[in-house]
Amino acid sequence: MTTSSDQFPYVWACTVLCVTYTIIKLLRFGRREKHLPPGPPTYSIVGNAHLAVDKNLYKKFKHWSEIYGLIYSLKIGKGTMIVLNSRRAVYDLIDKRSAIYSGRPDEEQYRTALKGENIANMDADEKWRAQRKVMARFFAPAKLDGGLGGVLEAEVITLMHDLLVSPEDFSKHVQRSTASFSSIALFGQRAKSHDDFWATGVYKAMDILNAAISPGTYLPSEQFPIFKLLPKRWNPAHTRAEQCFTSITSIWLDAQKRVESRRAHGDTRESLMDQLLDEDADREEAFSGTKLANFVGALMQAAAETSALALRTNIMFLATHPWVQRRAQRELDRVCGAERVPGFADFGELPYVNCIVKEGLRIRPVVPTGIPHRCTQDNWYEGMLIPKDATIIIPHYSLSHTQFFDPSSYNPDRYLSHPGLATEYASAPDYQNRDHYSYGAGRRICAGMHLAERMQWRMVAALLWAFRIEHAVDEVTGEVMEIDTEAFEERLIAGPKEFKCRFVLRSERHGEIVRREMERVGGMLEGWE
Ligand code: HEM
Repeated sequence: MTTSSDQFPYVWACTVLCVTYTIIKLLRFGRREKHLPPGPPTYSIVGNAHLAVDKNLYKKFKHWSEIYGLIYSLKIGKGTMIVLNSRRAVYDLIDKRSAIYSGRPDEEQYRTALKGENIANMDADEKWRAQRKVMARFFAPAKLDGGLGGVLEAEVITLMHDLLVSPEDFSKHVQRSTASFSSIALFGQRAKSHDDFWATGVYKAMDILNAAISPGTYLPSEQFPIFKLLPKRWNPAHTRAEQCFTSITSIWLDAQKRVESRRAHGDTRESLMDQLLDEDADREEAFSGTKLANFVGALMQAAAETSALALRTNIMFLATHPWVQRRAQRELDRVCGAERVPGFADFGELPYVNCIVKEGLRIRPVVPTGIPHRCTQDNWYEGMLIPKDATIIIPHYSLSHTQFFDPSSYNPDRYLSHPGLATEYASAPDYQNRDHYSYGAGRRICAGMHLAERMQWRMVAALLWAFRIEHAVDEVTGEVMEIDTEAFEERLIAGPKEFKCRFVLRSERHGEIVRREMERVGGMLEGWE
């Protein structure tokens, strides 16, 4: 018979083993595993998490690639992040192995805030495929250049007219205009003014979303599972995520109801929501329940703000680079004179406008860190392990600022040998010739590129045709107000901080044409209200 004193050495040994095992596990937790790409030294438990909470993470991505190489890794607790700051690696992995590089990181905060109903965040599953297919069909270039093209062009005239009337409000006009462009295509409704539902709804949704899911606003419980023990009621970020889903869904259900009520009066239009309602799409799983409203709403969210930020970036760099404006205006004058506003049919004749659009997206990508992808199985690349579930970063800003000649200079001329739209270079195997990475890559590449490219081109062409964009002058001191081209927001989707500039009509004749055109398209636009 054994006594408790006989058992004591075993209990003691077991305890020591358990404690040692736990200590070893803890010391290893967060450390970079063997065969991963190199990266900054890791510390037990945190790994590199302390480095990743930098507001200017997009600039850090560039900095680390100068030290650790173009492909490197960061350990965030138990999670692994792989950064691909190489044109070749983006092509080899994101494009060529896209079957396993097209997932999205699986984070509880996103699951709660979006409930798998936002196309940009859902995993690459059946539902995502069904939604992308519908998008690809609807946003086919022929469609955008057909019936919708005319109304989009009328929106450009409205933007120019707004700038003529109250140029100091240019940011608001740009926001209204991109929201209106998007809501015409998506809901068949235009935003008449910047406080119209079709303009405010999307920016309200974006604010709610940013507050709920911006990095640093919630506990990283996937990387540090201990946070999952915290009761949800004590976690304000969880409450924010739940409210996010409810509030955003109610905005887009309201939008859907407005379209349904218009249709109930016999007014059907050429919009994505109209098409889906015609097809009774909600019978399919991918569009059932609240998914239909959230699908079209998510597209509004993806389209309006990105486009407004990109245009404000263009305005900022044009205001600070008058010689670029002059060059584009020489081309515009040759093709359109002062008698007509450029249209998308002039695309081939106005290559410099396309260069300007590309350079704006390159020098200051709208999503500077890129939207993370997730790799869905272990695989090897150049002797390095890319583990299953690693978060894959296509660092747009860093790629733009290391993989291009003289990267910090604003110089649209670098694109003179790229006369096509971004869609052309994104799908070509010659990866060294890709124009920029601001629309991402692989199967998750921006699904609205065709619309985005047309919107940007039309707006930049028309603005430069009608106006000189100049530095503002301080009304009190009479001094020229400088524009800080480094002053950008620190957010996932970011644009220039507020700045002032002047829109000066190039001639009275240009003004007359804008007013005349506004009268011409006014009636047609009313039909979309
Ligand atoms: C200048 C304007 C725009 C920029 C810079 C931009 C950029 C991006 C980027 C970087 C991504 C993520 C790509 C990736 O994961 O690799 C994305 C995704 C997406 N974009 Fe855009 N975008 C713009 C305009 C638009 C427009 C007008 C639409 C039209 C509806 C749109 C719809 C989408 C959608 C649906 C996704 C999610 C794709 C997916 O996850 O499968 N975007 N966009």
